[in-house]
Amino acid sequence: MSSIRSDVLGPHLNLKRLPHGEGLYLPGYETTGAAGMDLRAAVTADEPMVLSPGRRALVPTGFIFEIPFGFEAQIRPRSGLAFKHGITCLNTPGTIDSDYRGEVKVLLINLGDEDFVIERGMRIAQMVIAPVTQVLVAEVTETSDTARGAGGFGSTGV
Ligand SMILES: O=c1ccn([C@H]2C[C@H](O)[C@@H](COP(=O)(O)OP(=O)(O)OP(=O)(O)O)O2)c(=O)[nH]1
Ligand SMILES: [Mg+2]
Repeated sequence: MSSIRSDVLGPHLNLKRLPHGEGLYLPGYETTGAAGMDLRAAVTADEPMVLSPGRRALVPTGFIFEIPFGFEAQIRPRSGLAFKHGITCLNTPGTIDSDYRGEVKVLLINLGDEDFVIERGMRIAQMVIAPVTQVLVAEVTETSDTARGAGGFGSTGV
């Protein structure tokens, strides 16, 4: 799949393809109800990236995303890669700010026990667009009482 769909209701996402993203599929929803669009590795075709066990790498996607104001993009691991190879996103969920105009990159880490070869066009992670709220910050001397109070970290039991 990964073609442009016109039946998705939601805000518009502009993408700018970078020279090293030439020829890659556009990120897209793989199924009708997918939450995330898969991101592909824009590594060089004749020089795949090898991620040894315990190592991490920033993998280019080949695109700049213009996330609409009021939204963010979250970069999340693909469960298949995590289950089969121990490949995950180190900073999950990675946060893409709506005002970021650099290339989106995916910070992968190999928690498996074998080398993992990242080839050009491989779907390495997924990106979820989510609404965010910015709040007005105000310093106060007292906060409201609640039943929970300061209880946390297992205070309600198992
Ligand atoms: O997985 C990621 C995470 C971040 N970014 C880009 C987009 C994001 O808007 C920017 C900053 O990310 P973040 O705020 O998480 O990093 P920081 O360490 O706080 O850097 P900065 O000081 O630039 O905000 O880096 C990515 O491309 N991929
Ligand atoms: Mg930051």
